[in-house]
Amino acid sequence: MTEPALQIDKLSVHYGEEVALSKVSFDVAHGEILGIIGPNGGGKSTLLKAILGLVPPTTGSIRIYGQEPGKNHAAVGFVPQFAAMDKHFPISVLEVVLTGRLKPGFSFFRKYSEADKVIAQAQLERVGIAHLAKRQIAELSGGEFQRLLIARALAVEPKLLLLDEPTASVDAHSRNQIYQLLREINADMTIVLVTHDLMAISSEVKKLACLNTKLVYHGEPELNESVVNELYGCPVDLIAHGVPHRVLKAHEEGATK
Ligand SMILES: Nc1ncnc2c1ncn2[C@@H]1O[C@H](COP(=O)(O)OP(=O)(O)OP(=O)(O)O)[C@@H](O)[C@H]1O
Repeated sequence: MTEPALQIDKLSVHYGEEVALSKVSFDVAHGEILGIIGPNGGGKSTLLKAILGLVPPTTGSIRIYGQEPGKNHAAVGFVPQFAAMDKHFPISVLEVVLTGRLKPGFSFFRKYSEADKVIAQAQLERVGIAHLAKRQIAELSGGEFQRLLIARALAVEPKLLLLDEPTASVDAHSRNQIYQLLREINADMTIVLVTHDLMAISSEVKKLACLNTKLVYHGEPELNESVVNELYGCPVDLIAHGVPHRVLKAHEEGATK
């Protein structure tokens, strides 16, 4: 049997007195697309940071293809939230992707090898923006910039790709293209994405994890009313508005909108 991509066992993370995650346990199988949802402050970003080895577990453990976070740099690619990036930094598209080739401890100003350049160029082609390689990042559209962030994460040549809200800042057309791209990428690697996009959950993810400090739900991307109420603490009708049926199972009486 293939080793799980991710094994999270009784993971708790505290920031001082603040409990961000409490005894969270779940596995992600190799090749899966897992969607993580939850309310603001529910611990989604903290979970990604813990997987990346950026925040230490208070208790519990994380294994990425059997290894501790931070032990195998090449195993994990990360696509940060668009809003967290400075688009006005004077750097070209290709140069950004090349930073994905930096190993921990190497200088940002090191000379990249020819092999690095070939890999970076290939990732730009993969995400469909190779023609923009020399362009300054300030001159990209929202959708192009999001693809750039994905190309940079792919340049690590990861086995597991983590994405934090990959469609939050793009229009509907770009969003569909990004989901198509993620489906293609999923042929080669496991994907974990944090999203508020319930359309994505209904159509793209194979498993869903719902975080509200603790793990409220882990399973098929179908939620019932009590899970959503526990997760968001508000009436299900508010959440259900516009949500495809697959996400929220209908009531026995068919009362869910
Ligand atoms: N560096 C930090 N220091 C102290 N508390 C923090 C820190 N980072 C996060 N927290 C707290 O930990 C909890 C979980 O935050 P986290 O950012 O993981 O949630 P989230 O689900 O990603 O939220 P959002 O959807 O708003 O991005 C929150 O209560 C937050 O205030």
